Amino acid sequence: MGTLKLPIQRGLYAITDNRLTPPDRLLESVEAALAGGAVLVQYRDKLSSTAERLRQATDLTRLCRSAGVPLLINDDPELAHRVGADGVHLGQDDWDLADARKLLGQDAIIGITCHHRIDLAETAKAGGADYLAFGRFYQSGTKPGAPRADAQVLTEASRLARPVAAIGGITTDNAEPLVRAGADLIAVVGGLFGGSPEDIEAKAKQFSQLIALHHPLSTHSN
Ligand SMILES: Cc1ncc(COP(=O)(O)OP(=O)(O)O)c(N)n1
Ligand SMILES: Cc1nc(C(=O)O)sc1CCOP(=O)(O)O
Ligand SMILES: [Mg+2]
Repeated sequence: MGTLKLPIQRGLYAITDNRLTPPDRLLESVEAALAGGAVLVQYRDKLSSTAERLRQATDLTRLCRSAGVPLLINDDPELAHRVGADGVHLGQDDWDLADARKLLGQDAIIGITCHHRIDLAETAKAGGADYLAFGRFYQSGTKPGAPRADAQVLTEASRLARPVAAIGGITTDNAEPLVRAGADLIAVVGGLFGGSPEDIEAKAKQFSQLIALHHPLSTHSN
C-alpha cells in the first residue's frame, strides 16, 4: 500500500476481465485505457489461478503506479495487501469493510457495491467507504444477473459527499444520462475492452470527454 491515500478523480473507471483482457493482452489493454485518460483501474479476475492473479496484480500495480492512477483489486484485500495495490472493491457478500480497512489501513481506497439502495450507501459511508458504486444500469454481458438500478439513485447519492460510481452495461452511447444524474466514476468492462484492442484508447478518451462535459459540477458547458 502507498503511504498516502491517492485522490479519486472524476472520470473513467476501467475494470479488467479474464475474457476481454486475457493475460497476454492485460497490460497493453490497461496501458491503452490509461493513455485514454482512465482515472481508476480495477483488477477483476475470478478465474485465474492464485499464482497467475499474483503475477497480473503485481504487473498492474507497477503499471498504474507509474501512471499515477490508483489500482484496486476486486474482492481480495489479501492480494491487494500483498502486491501493494491502492485498495479494493468489495461487494455486499465479500469481505467486511471494517476487516478490509484493518488489513489495508487508512490510506487504502475501499469502494463498496450498493446496488440500487441508498440505505446500503449510507451504511457504507458510515463504515468509511471511499466511493459508493451503483448498478447495473443497462444489460451487461459481464454480470447479467446483477440487480437493476435507475439513474435517479445517482442523484440521491450525490448528497452523501462520497464519489459515486455507476456500473453495468455502460457504453459511450448510453453513459451521458448517468453522468448528468451525478455519476463521478463511470465503471466499464465490455464498453471499453469488448471491441478491438486498437480501439481501447479512443474509447477511453470518448468516455473521459463525455464525463468532463456532462457532469453537473463540470466547468465545461453542459
Ligand atoms: C465499481 C464496481 N461496482 C460494482 C462491482 C460489483 O462488485 P460485486 O457486487 O462484489 O460483484 P463482483 O464484481 O465481485 O462480481 C464492482 N466489481 N466494481
Ligand atoms: C462487475 C459488475 N457489477 C455490477 C453491478 O451492478 O454491481 S455490473 C458489473 C459488470 C460490469 O461490466 P460491463 O461494463 O461489461 O457491463
Ligand atoms: Mg465482489
